[in-house]
Amino acid sequence: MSISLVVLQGPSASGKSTIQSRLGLPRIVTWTSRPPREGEVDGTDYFFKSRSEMELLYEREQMVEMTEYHGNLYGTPLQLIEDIVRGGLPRSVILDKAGAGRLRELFRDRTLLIGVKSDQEDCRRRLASRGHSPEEIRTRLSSYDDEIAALAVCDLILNNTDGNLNKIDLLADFIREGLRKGDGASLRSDNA
Ligand SMILES: Nc1nc2c(ncn2[C@@H]2O[C@H](COP(=O)(O)OP(=O)(O)O)[C@@H](O)[C@H]2O)c(=O)[nH]1
Ligand SMILES: Nc1ncnc2c1ncn2[C@@H]1O[C@H](COP(=O)(O)OP(=O)(O)O)[C@@H](O)[C@H]1O
Repeated sequence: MSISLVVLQGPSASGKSTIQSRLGLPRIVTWTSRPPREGEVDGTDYFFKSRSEMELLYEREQMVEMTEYHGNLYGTPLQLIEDIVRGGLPRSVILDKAGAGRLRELFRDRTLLIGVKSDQEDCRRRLASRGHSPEEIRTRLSSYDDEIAALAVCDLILNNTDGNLNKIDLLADFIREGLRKGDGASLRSDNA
């Protein structure tokens, strides 16, 4: 069975978006009720929606999954995964552990679940340079231990400490090659 969906999961600022762009697969852009950060573009980073729009879609059973993460809603509209159901190129998506679990339930062995891990201090520094307030940094890091523990179910864990991006690029090539051959499901490794 070939891989249709690559899910990236990990704590805030562990490097999920960085690795997603280095993987170079078509991305699924999910919905969120959180306000855009400086430089984020609607439709590229997320579809930025109101809470009520998201809740309405959920009530209409048009959301595959929806989760609340530190006070904001995040969700995957059904429509966005229709291409996966139809087949075609594998796609990547960034989800928290609840969303990752749900999509894995749906797509089973067609899912490659990649955990992204970084030292807490690296995450803290990156959050600060991304301009988050000390309170926001504290909130986001309050779930760090749980999010690291949740990576235990992943097929593969990438250790994205500062200065490790050259190794990440090598591993991204390796993963892409595996997906191309259609045997991504057999990739099991940890570069920690
Ligand atoms: N379940 C679910 N989680 C999502 C979705 N989109 C993003 N997330 C997760 O929401 C969390 C917060 O994302 P974000 O506010 O962009 O913060 P970041 O992780 O610091 O970049 C991350 O753990 C994402 O993986 C989604 O559609 N569904
Ligand atoms: N290996 C790394 N070394 C140095 N900086 C990194 C590394 N990985 C990510 N970053 C930086 O850390 C910040 C958070 O990364 P990002 O990919 O947005 O994390 P996430 O999507 O998990 O929140 C970004 O500014 C990014 O450029």
